[in-house]
Amino acid sequence: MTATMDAIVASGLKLAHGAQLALDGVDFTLRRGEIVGLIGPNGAGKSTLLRILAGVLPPTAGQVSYGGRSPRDIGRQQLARAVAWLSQSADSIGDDNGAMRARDIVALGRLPHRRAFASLTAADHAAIGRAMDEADCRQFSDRPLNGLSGGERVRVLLARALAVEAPFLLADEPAAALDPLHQLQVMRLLRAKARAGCGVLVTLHDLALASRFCDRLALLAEGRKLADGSPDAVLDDALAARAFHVRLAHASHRGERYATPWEPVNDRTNAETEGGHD
Ligand SMILES: Nc1ncnc2c1ncn2[C@@H]1O[C@H](COP(=O)(O)OP(=O)(O)OP(=O)(O)O)[C@@H](O)[C@H]1O
Repeated sequence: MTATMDAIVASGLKLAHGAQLALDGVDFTLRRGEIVGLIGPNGAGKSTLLRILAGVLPPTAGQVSYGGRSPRDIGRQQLARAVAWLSQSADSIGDDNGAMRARDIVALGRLPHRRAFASLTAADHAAIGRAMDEADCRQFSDRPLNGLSGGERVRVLLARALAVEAPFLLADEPAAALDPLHQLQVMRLLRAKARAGCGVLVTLHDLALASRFCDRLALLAEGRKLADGSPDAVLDDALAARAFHVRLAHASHRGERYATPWEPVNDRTNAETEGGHD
């Protein structure tokens, strides 16, 4: 059934926390085969949007459809098979699960494929092994999650999301706690997943990773979508100043373009560097 699920389409999403709107009328589409970077300042609504698309947070208003079907039509288990979600916080697994071995955490990614109380099949074991290799965390198999470093834990939780082998993967800041090598490995892996037909949505604060690895960027600020398009179009000077209050430096290396924050928009002390980098 998920093979026909070509896109997640959200329209008019609102999410209210009391009087405050975390999302205020957001339309968004994620298609299979693309990697989209969700960017925006702290509190913009990125995690909120991911949670709604993952089906773990119902919107206050608006709809999400999966291949044209509502979450109610699809059902909880099929939705969990179709959309894998990597939460921003390792705390989301709860204190009890923190004592579980890394391999058992990754095995949780196979739950949507299993009948209640059924044991893991050979296919489940193969998917778990593949996911742990892809996230480079097989070496932590027998260690409890709460005995791993922050970055190591993220790799285990990424493996849990990969083990679902879902047609859509939503990853909330998977690179934030990682060292440079693992940042590159994770971004290359996510791009490879997209090239293999997965729809990948990834929130990122690192604009260099976002601009280099994503096909498209969606920029949120104060619960609204300010822009949605190619990295070059979204990371333009006016939008970066409006959303992030920074000026960007744009560069390219070996034919790949990227942008990086350079200075606050009101920082006069670095005025001489403006436009001097490329
Ligand atoms: N449980 C909650 N109760 C009240 N407000 C909340 C709650 N969760 C989130 N918010 C608010 O909703 C807004 C959006 O939060 P969200 O976590 O989606 O932002 P974000 O873009 O992911 O931020 P960051 O980059 O800091 O992770 C913020 O203003 C936040 O303070």
